[in-house]
Amino acid sequence: MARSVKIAVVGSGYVGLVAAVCFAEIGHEVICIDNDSRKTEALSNGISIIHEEHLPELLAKHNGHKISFTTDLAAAVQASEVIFIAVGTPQSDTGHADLSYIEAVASEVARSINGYKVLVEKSTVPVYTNEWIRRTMERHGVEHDTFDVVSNPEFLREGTAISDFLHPDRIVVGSDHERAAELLDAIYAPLTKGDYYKRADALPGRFNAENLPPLLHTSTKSAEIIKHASNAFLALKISFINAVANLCEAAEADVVQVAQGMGLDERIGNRFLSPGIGYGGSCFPKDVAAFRSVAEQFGLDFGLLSEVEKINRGQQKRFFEKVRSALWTLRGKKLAVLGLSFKGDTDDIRESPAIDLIRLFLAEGCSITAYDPAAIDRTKEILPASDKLRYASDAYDAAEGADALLILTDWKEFADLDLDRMRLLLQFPILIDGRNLYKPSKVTKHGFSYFSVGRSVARPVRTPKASVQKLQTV
Ligand SMILES: NC(=O)C1=CN([C@@H]2O[C@H](COP(=O)(O)OP(=O)(O)OC[C@H]3O[C@@H](n4cnc5c(N)ncnc54)[C@H](O)[C@@H]3O)[C@@H](O)[C@H]2O)C=CC1
Ligand SMILES: O=C(O)[C@H]1O[C@H](OP(=O)(O)OP(=O)(O)OC[C@H]2O[C@@H](n3ccc(=O)[nH]c3=O)[C@H](O)[C@@H]2O)[C@H](O)[C@@H](O)[C@@H]1O
Repeated sequence: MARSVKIAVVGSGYVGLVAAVCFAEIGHEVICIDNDSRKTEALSNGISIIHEEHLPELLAKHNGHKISFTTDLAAAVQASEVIFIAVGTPQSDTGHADLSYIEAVASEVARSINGYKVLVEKSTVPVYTNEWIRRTMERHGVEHDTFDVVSNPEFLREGTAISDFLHPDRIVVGSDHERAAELLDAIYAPLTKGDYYKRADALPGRFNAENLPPLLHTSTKSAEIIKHASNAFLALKISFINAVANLCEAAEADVVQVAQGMGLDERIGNRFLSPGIGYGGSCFPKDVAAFRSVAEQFGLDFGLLSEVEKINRGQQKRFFEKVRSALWTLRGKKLAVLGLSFKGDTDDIRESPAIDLIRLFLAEGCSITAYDPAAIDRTKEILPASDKLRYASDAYDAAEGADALLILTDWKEFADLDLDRMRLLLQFPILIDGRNLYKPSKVTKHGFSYFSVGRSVARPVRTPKASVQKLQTV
């Protein structure tokens, strides 16, 4: 029988909150700490502060029993055996990761420590961060044998975070000390030994009592690099297919067919081969920059990553020009925008390409009516409504009287629009899809001109006048 471990999770953002709730779900006692009391109060009252599938149910199930929320880090540290650090590691002005939040937590832990503790890097951090945490602890007078630092990077995606956490492709435990590694093994045992999947209330997914997720033991430094290298590789895959998409447009080929043909090769795989308006979010942009910066610190030029970034920036610009070429001029045009979040199924707008594009269109003199199923409130905080920017109540409300309909985020509901209704609402039947959510033949059947990514412009089939006459005379 797996044992229950007393866990503190510092940071109740996307990763901290999901990790905390999932640790409670697999049987541990969790205290989740945040220095933002608005978050801890909301969470204590059972309010799920982010849009994430399964989170409200799990929060309701464990709140006040297996999980509690507080701003008191010292008390939480003293009550716990393992402290997961899940605070932000944003990009600094020069590209490298800003580790000041991590340092602040390490210092606070050092001041409160009352026995052997394992500090776990859950945040994404550059290689050698474990060493800096160790030095910070020792600088504060903590004896080296009263703590260990472990790297346990998180690979969840927003939108499927709970399911990713409970059915992980892999769990990586980077530790240079057996005692610490054993504690981490105990924490993940319900998953790696399968007890969790045997439970009737387990979240269904790819693993079950017979088929279990792998746990990989590595050195601490290797684990730190695994996380950066994984995100950089995924970003590279996206930039690669975006570059191929641009070639397909020029050569009048179809990138969806090309990606399908490439992805059937198991060595390549079919995931993360969707071209679009460039990757965004709080992680890929900053992690690619941070990884490049890590290489620089070691005197290495990881120029490949600069190309990944360059292609990504170019992809947004291309989409902007695509809209311009579809509408001839932009000043005074009314655009209906579907999607604000950086991808579907989340309310996260950090580094969202949709928001960047809206800013570009507004600067060009367009007026915009935007709709998103979850991200409008967050967007209003940085882009308040104005005479040029209105937030709509649904996709059809956004489309009313617009010169063109733009899809910027891959929400499922945007792939299933009533195109006949849309056509009647829009001023002109023009659909410019930055996420390739439709088959061109389907859209044109409904009378739309369809602009997408990596595929030729598709126009509605019109019966030429001459053939109409011919038909009438037959
Ligand atoms: N968002 C994601 O999908 C993923 C993020 N990561 C990594 O996890 C880390 C956290 O990311 P997010 O959860 O998105 O960040 P976030 O910004 O949503 O959350 C961080 C939280 O930490 C709190 N915090 C900051 N300093 C604190 C302190 N001294 N004491 C207590 N709380 C403090 C903040 O108030 C905030 O609520 C980053 O390193 C990120 O790269 C890793 C995998 C997935
Ligand atoms: O470190 C992190 O924070 C996380 O970063 C990403 O997860 P996430 O940012 O939630 O979202 P993704 O699904 O990876 O999408 C990132 C961006 O790439 C774009 N994307 C994704 C896939 C694709 O084929 N094409 C594409 O343009 C998305 O639209 C989005 O803007 C990784 O997928 C996670 O494994 C990782 O844990």
